[in-house]
Amino acid sequence: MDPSHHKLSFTVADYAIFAVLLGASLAIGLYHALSGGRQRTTQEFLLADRNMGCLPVSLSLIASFQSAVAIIGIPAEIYTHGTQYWFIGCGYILGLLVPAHVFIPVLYRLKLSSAYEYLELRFSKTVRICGTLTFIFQTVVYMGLCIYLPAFALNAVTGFKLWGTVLVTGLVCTLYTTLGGLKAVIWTDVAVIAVGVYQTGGPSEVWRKVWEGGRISGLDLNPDPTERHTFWTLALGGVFLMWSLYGVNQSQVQRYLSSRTEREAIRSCYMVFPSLQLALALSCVMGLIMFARYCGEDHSDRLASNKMVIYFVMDMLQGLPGLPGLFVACLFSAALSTISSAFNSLATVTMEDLIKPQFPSMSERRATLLSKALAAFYGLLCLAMAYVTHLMGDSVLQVALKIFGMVGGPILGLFCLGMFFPWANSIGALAGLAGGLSLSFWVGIGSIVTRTSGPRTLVSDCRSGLSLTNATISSVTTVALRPSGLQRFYSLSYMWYSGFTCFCVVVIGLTVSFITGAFRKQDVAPGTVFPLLGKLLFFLPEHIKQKLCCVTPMVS
Ligand SMILES: O=C(O)CCCC[C@@H]1SC[C@@H]2NC(=O)N[C@@H]21
Ligand code: NA
Repeated sequence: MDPSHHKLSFTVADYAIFAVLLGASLAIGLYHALSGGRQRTTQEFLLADRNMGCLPVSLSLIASFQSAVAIIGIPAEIYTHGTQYWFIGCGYILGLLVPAHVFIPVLYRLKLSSAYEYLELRFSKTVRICGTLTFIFQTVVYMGLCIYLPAFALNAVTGFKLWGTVLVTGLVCTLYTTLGGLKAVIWTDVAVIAVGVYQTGGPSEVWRKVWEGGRISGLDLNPDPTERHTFWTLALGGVFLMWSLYGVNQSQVQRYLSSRTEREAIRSCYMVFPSLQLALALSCVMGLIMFARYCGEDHSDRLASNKMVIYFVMDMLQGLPGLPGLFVACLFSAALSTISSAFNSLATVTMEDLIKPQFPSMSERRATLLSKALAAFYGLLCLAMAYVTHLMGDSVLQVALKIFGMVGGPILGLFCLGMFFPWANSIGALAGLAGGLSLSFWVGIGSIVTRTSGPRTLVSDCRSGLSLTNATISSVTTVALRPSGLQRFYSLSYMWYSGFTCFCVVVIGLTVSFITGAFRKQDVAPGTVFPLLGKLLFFLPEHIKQKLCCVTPMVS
């Protein structure tokens, strides 16, 4: 097949659709931004005056962490490693139940303006500032990734200069908010799946190829935490990842706090579940179709992990002018909704957690001006991070998950330490956070430097025998080279970073708290502790529970 046949390029219809969609959402955003002037108080502007219903809250919860990373990264993951990643869906059950019934009740009843205000109530202002700075670092890096990816995609299909597109994307992002994420996944995946199955010769042909290609992964119950993707690293490790994102991440907490009532907030958390499962399923099926379509053919140049999905979509939709433009526009709106919600939370925490406590007498007008200046500053910082993440090389999904694990895990640990362990004090919290962050950076950077976590990719041809034996051969060699000691530490699966660092923060935090004189029960601010023991021992009569757990009851 001559390469020109596969030239990826937009038709006039594609450019038109892309421009119209992007222009429309830009207009919507500008309208909101300009009319937003009426919303005087930060309470009104940032928390929608605490009057949101569960439907808009749940939609914006999904839009926050469903960006181009999932749309481009998940199919590439399935193409390269098989459907093991799909098991992360099992983590969504506990991953959303605990935020709904543990984190939301505690945080909602305290009527906070930011998630990190909790840390000052429970511990001290210093802990709050450290938590906020950690969150800012995580969000800026993640946003760099989200800005870079759609620009990279557009560059691949239009030849636009990459960094010019990144700049434009960054500028457009700071202007508006749209619901991306879910819409993007559903729209493009369904269209592409339909064409892909048709072109591969029907569902049975697709199934035969993916089955023989070894892409249907069985239930891998290997307990080894250095195995990159197993049922345990994804379903259990994924639970901690979900807690760090949907339980204590500022973007999501801000949405819970904007809900009309606590029940609405809990209901919105439940409503996220089916959408996340649908998005995950569509992306995984798309990865399988892509494998069935291309396995055996030589596309090595184009199947670099970040390009293959764009290439596949353009290839499948080439016969339908306008749809490729729609796909890239959806990619952008998926990314922009994530980026703008991250921007929004950055502005909130900077104002509420860093600036207002230092300058309590600042006028609302000055504060609004300052938050606009901050948005520009963060915009530039994210563009710089876009370049850094470009250098990280790994598949984008893996980079995003590593960032959430390395930085989100310690923050999750800080909140767990505060909510579940009344004895923890501020020194313990600070020591825990510092210890957790240094451990996660040690293992994270160690794994990049020693490249042990480089995953074994199944060979990409369709013949079952060969690929399976190759996989078997490589697993034999890996066993032979079983890493030991520090090498084993570096090869910890990145899906365990959240759980591992959260556990370390709690252990270090409690140890230091006991050494420096643990809090007595009555020292703890009311409503900042979740009566974990009380809830787990629900079957005991009240007076025994009181004596045993003697935990201050939550604010009713
Ligand atoms: O930014 C993205 O598009 C995805 C990055 C990973 C976010 C996590 S993974 C588990 C959960 N499921 C999602 O779709 N998003 C979050
Ligand atoms: Na999004």
